[in-house]
Amino acid sequence: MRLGGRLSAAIEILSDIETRHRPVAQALKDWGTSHRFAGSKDRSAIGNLVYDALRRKRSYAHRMESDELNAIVAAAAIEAMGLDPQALADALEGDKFAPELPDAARMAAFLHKDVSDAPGAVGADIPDWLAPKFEAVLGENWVAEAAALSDRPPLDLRVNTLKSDREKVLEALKPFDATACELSPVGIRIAPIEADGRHPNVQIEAGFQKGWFEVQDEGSQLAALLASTAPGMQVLDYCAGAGGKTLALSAAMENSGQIHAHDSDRQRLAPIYDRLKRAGCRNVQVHDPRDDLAGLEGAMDVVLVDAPCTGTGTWRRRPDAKWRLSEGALEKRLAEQDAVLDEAARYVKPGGRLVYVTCSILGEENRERIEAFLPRRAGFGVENLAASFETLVRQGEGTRAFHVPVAGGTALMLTPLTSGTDGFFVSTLRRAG
Ligand SMILES: C[S@@+](CC[C@H](N)C(=O)[O-])C[C@H]1O[C@@H](n2cnc3c(N)ncnc32)[C@H](O)[C@@H]1O
Repeated sequence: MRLGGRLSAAIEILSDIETRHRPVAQALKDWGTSHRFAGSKDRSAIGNLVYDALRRKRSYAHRMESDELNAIVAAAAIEAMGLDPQALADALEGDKFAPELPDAARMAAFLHKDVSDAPGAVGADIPDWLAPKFEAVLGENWVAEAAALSDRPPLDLRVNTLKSDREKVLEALKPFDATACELSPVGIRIAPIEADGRHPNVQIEAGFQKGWFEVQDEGSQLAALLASTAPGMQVLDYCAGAGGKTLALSAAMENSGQIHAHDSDRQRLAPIYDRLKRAGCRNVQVHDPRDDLAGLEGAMDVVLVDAPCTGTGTWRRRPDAKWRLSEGALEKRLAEQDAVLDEAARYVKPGGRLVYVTCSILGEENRERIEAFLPRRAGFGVENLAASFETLVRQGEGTRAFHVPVAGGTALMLTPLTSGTDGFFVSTLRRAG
């Protein structure tokens, strides 16, 4: 396909997402199925245009002075794909598959226009209703913090220390310029994709098949690390889902003690069995949602609640979600978070810890849920996680996480701009002994 065809395809897919409210991954997949002639390079170029357009559609519209999809896609081609406006106009000349784009003068003006004269939500590339919430939680740098949620993300991997070590995996992934993560001691990073490139499919690598590493954002790795599980402990992963954190906990516990993996949704839990096998985890017992967990009540050293949430911290990877999020959906998540905290708390033994994690940065889903939980359930106190972060994770200079005061303790919030990770919130609560 020539450039014109790729741009037209991106516009068609974005229109499909907008009019039929379809998730981006599904819309791209369906387009690929009905356009089998498109090669893998075409698909990755089109995918990048679609994702970049979704990430920055408000600021692009402002700078292009048009919110038409063809203007947004032209902006993505110029900025994210690094195409010069004149070269773009020339490349489309005489291409019958090319869409009609803004004229060359408009596209050239786009490059020199910024968002300094626009409302904060435009520069932040978020819906208006979320702006006050972002400002409340991120402070005076909130626009830059939010805008970093629209950057292209890196591909992060977690080394499975049950089967390998970081040096060995780095060596195996040398062709992809993999480097050690700055914060996670078991993290490896492959830089964000450039222009119309794509990330390697690391899951076909021999190392992945042998269970040496998993795909997991560095923030998610840190959340599991901050749970401070140790060999020999009894742990309940109450919202285990496909097991991303379960696997990390199992490695941190060196396959000793016991992890009970539970989720209310059998379908979400299903992939965990294969993943555990590949990773060589032998200390995990997976519980069917119908299983009675009464025997675990008051007996767990650590209960991890990786709560269902809006996922605002993962918008770099799922940019369509930010435009779909509604106040109603947020309210629903808050109710689920309260319910899941209440259910999970009863498994914590006296002196044990309840670890609350979300991949959201909204105060309502984070600090406010803990503050609402404490009066409902006497005997829990918020720990100082900032201190654990410094001892478990940080050895370098500078602030790499937000310290969030919560009821006399400190929780942590990670963001792409401050921490270089997806957005995460972690708070640990100790039950009185
Ligand atoms: C953020 S996801 C978990 C991701 C997983 N821990 C990982 O690291 O891959 C949240 C999970 O909570 C589950 N969930 C929602 N409500 C629940 C409840 N009341 N009890 C248990 N699990 C619940 C959802 O099915 C979903 O799998």
